[in-house]
Amino acid sequence: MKHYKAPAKVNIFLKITGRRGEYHEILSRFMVVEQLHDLLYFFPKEEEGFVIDGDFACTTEQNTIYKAYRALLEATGSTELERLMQTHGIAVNKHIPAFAGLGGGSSDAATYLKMCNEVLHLGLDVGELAAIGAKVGADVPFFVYGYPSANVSGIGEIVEPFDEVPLQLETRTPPIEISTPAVYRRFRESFYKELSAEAHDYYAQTDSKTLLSELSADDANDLFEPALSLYPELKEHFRHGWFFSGSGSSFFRPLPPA
Ligand SMILES: C[C@](O)(CO)[C@H](O)COP(=O)(O)OP(=O)(O)OC[C@H]1O[C@@H](n2ccc(N)nc2=O)[C@H](O)[C@@H]1O
Ligand SMILES: Nc1ncnc2c1ncn2[C@@H]1O[C@H](COP(=O)(O)OP(=O)(O)OP(=O)(O)O)[C@@H](O)[C@H]1O
Repeated sequence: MKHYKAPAKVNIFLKITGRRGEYHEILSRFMVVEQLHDLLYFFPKEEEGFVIDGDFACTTEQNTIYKAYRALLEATGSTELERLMQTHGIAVNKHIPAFAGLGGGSSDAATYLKMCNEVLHLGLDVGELAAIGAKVGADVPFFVYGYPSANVSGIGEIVEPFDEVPLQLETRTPPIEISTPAVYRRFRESFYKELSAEAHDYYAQTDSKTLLSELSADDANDLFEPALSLYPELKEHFRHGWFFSGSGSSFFRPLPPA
């Protein structure tokens, strides 16, 4: 069976621009980390029920792939989809660390949606798939569109390609499991600020290589300080010249040109 890559991402920068109920509106540059990816494929099975075969720290019902299945079924009512998942399981070779700020679960969910759309000829366009993915998680639309680099805004549902050669990136993931909701909550309680209109264009229009040469890790990611205040042990893992991805725990830096 065909294997599908679910790449990781980093947030070159992540700035808060407002609030939307319990969520926060953001302006963030997402960049794919091609060399770090999960591998997904369908496999025939006899056993009943929705089967996900992979190394996960959660139940099937909590898995973003299962949530993507439910959202796709609700959106299409496809009996072919139901039949596919009765006769086949989904295998995931996990390589993206979880709780790492690298979008592991979101990328798996997006890849699963694209696999079903292709295998079942559902005929959904990328915008329709991204809207279904947005129901699973804020990072899913970026992975559905598949741009190597993009400016992501709204709460993650607005994805605009950014025209640049993606950087070769090195990632490092300290063994600290970070709760994304907790970091956003701490930001809101103790570190709240909004990106100014004049700074908005600098971030949105400057290429990633230049931004990383001009910004500190704190300036680049509004969630870094709240994450440090919640998980002080992170500080031991920070090195000058590295940047913080998403809500963590991963750091990344651009590799020098070969
Ligand atoms: C930190 C990032 O990963 C950066 O890419 C995303 O903003 C979060 O994406 P995610 O992990 O897919 O987030 P979700 O699973 O959708 O939401 C987890 C929790 O994070 C908080 N959350 C998430 C996204 C957002 N724009 N504002 C938020 O406040 C909410 O408390 C939400 O309940
Ligand atoms: N397919 C999946 N892959 C990894 N984690 C998953 C998956 N489905 C559900 N989870 C659960 O989601 C949580 C971590 O999700 P994920 O790996 O996307 O977080 P993350 O690395 O912090 O990504 P993000 O960049 O979105 O913050 C854990 O509780 C994990 O058990």
